[in-house]
Amino acid sequence: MLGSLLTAFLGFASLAFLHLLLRRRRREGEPPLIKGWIPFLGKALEFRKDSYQFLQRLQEKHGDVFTVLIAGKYMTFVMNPLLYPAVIKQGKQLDFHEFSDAAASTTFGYPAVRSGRFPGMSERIQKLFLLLQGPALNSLTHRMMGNLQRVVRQHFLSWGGGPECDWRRDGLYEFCERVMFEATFLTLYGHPSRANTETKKTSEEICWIDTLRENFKKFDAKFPLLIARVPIGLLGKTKSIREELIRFFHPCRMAEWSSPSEFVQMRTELFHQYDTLKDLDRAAHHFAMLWASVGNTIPACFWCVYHLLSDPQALVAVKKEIVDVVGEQETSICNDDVTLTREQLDRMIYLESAINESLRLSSASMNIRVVQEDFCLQLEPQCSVCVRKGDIVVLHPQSTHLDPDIYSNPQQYQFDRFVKDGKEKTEFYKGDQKIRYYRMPFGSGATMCPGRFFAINEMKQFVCIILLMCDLELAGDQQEATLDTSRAGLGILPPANHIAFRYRLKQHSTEQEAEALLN
Ligand code: HEM
Repeated sequence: MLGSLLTAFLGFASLAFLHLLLRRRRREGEPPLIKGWIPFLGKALEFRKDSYQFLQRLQEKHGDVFTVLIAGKYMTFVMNPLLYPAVIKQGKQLDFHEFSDAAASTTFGYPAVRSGRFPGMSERIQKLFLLLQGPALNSLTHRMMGNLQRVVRQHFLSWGGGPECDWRRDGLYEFCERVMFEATFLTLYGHPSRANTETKKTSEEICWIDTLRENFKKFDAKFPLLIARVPIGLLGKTKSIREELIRFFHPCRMAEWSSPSEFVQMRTELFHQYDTLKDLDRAAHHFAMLWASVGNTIPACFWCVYHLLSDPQALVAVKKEIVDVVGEQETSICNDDVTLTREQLDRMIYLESAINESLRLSSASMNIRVVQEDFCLQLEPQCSVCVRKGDIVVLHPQSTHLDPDIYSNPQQYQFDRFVKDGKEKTEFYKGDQKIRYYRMPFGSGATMCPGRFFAINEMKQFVCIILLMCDLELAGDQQEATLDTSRAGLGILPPANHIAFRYRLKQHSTEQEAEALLN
């Protein structure tokens, strides 16, 4: 007991000392530097607990731009969306990849792409992101549609075939996680053959996807600490779990997988062209992409469905839109696959608005940019702030998403907030000034999430499939879902509490359909 108190004291004392060492004199033109009574540790803990509230308080006290020394880094926060364009257009001096490359390589365990050992690789990786968009998205959408239906059907089968129209109970998050994890994996990486996906040879068949998902969840639980550069060796079994996840994507195994997406095929070919990458480094890149593709989409699907099920008016409107687009005759999807084209998905304006509204309420990502040289950032004609090389400039979209000047009743879910006159609403104002960046769950500028179109399509497809196939209800007598703010800064926040729901095959399914499904 005494020992741990002493360790805690020494730890705190050394952090406070480090903070004093790092503190620097303010120069002319630099934003106010926030100092506190317990400067380093106190601020870092407060920030981690609820960064939104913490930053709101600082904004009220110090204005729209201020600098905080967090975890040894000077971070300048720009809190007013009217100032965002001035930051976003400085893509060269305020760089995303210096931060993302360093953070991703330590988190996922591959050598930094921009370390000089892989000439041209960073640019070529960026180019391949185009295979998540444009014409390539048609094929991804088609594959995802088939996989979603297969996975949901399989899900019904896995219950052991009780009466087909019985209600089944589950956690809503767990349901979204199981379906989206598997369907997204199959869509991007293809089908691993059975022989090389069983982790151990046992008499019972081990379901590779369950093992992969369980390991992924354990790794993801430590993700905030890894991104904060806590050494993986201090995080219990995380290192061996990460090794197992990486080994899953070993090139020898992946060579056996059938029909990977063009995106994954081209990445595999690209990594092969670099001898300086070891096989396990290549595998770690594939694992990182798995995280990018499901880490945010799963919680986003949860919030979208949760809000729809909590709001009867929204549910009716969205269901009606889906049936109008898909066509009544095609809603019996237990037998045949429904095809939904990109063009049809684009017509679902209310569903898109409902998704965007869920993202507005649950997104807590920060846009982090590393300053490449000392310079003064011109924010407004009369206002510039000076920053130094190596500092970080941060945009905080959550403050915009919850700003009552932009969104009336910002904490309230309003499924049609982004619809006007039957079209997507794109005009939002702060006071009397129109704002360009009013919704930023996918980041900003040239480095905006390259998977955003795929992600929105996936979410639409997920909602369409489950609403067409199932009746769903939230369990009564439970607390409303709240956000788990401990992951603030990293993307879409998961729920903090368990949410129970029940579902069954749609009642209007004919007996033959149910039979076909279960046979
Ligand atoms: C709701 C789902 C998603 C959200 C909210 C989301 C959000 C983000 C954000 C905020 C960034 C950082 C951008 C910046 O700071 O400017 C990002 C980057 C990225 N996202 Fe997503 N994302 C989602 C889904 C996806 C999917 C489905 C994929 C791939 C299939 C993907 C692949 C990536 C990649 C590869 C990057 C790094 C880009 C780079 O290095 O330039 N994301 N995402």
